[in-house]
Amino acid sequence: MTETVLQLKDVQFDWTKRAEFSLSVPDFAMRKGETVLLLGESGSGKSTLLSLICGTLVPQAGSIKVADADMTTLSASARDRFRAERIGVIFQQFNLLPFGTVADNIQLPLRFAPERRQKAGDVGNATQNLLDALGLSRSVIIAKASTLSVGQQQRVAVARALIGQPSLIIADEPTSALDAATQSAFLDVLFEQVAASGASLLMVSHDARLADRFDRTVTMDDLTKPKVAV
Ligand SMILES: Nc1ncnc2c1ncn2[C@@H]1O[C@H](COP(=O)(O)OP(=O)(O)OP(=O)(O)O)[C@@H](O)[C@H]1O
Repeated sequence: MTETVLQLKDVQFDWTKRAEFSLSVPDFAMRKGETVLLLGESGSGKSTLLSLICGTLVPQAGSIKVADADMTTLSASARDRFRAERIGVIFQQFNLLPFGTVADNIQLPLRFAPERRQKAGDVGNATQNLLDALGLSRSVIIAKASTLSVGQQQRVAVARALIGQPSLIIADEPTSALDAATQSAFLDVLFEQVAASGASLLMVSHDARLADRFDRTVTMDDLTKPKVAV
């Protein structure tokens, strides 16, 4: 049987003070190891949807299952712990701690996730293996994040999302600030590492040309279409 990593059912979300925007997702699922590109117009709710999946927002109705847990039934602190254990997040601006070293940044999620820490095994080795796999020199491990080039920061952000093999990697427009060549190199590394770890990848972009790299492309229009009764 195919393992489902993410399952949204009848999700309904409104920003309470913004009646003009509401998000409704009848049914969306991702399989283990699947890579999905999420496209949509600016303001269509892509980031809102990712925040719901990560559990930093909670819907007014519906269920959001990540691996074996329904995020909507967990307390706020249980959601935070669950996110740290099971989800690797890559932000648009990478969000590295500028005064932390590369090692501090890569190992950050493990501080809040004992099971993920255990999965990572020897944390020093896991960090070095990721640096090697991502083509970063080992000497960079003690550098402060603020001294890194943008290309190096991207790779550290990928390593931070992948350490300890979370089931789901969420990436919110991680290539929007990059030129075409850098973008392509970044995606090569990201896909290689996601495949090696067996994770599923949900990536938001404005760029439909990236579709060929993914198993499947969905648009916000598709996702929010009401179910047709049969
Ligand atoms: N913190 C917030 N409080 C209230 N409304 C918000 C908040 N964040 C986003 N919104 C509104 O929710 C709607 C969807 O925004 P969202 O950022 O999810 O769209 P998006 O598809 O990710 O857009 P973009 O591609 O421009 O990043 C917009 O109308 C936006 O103004």
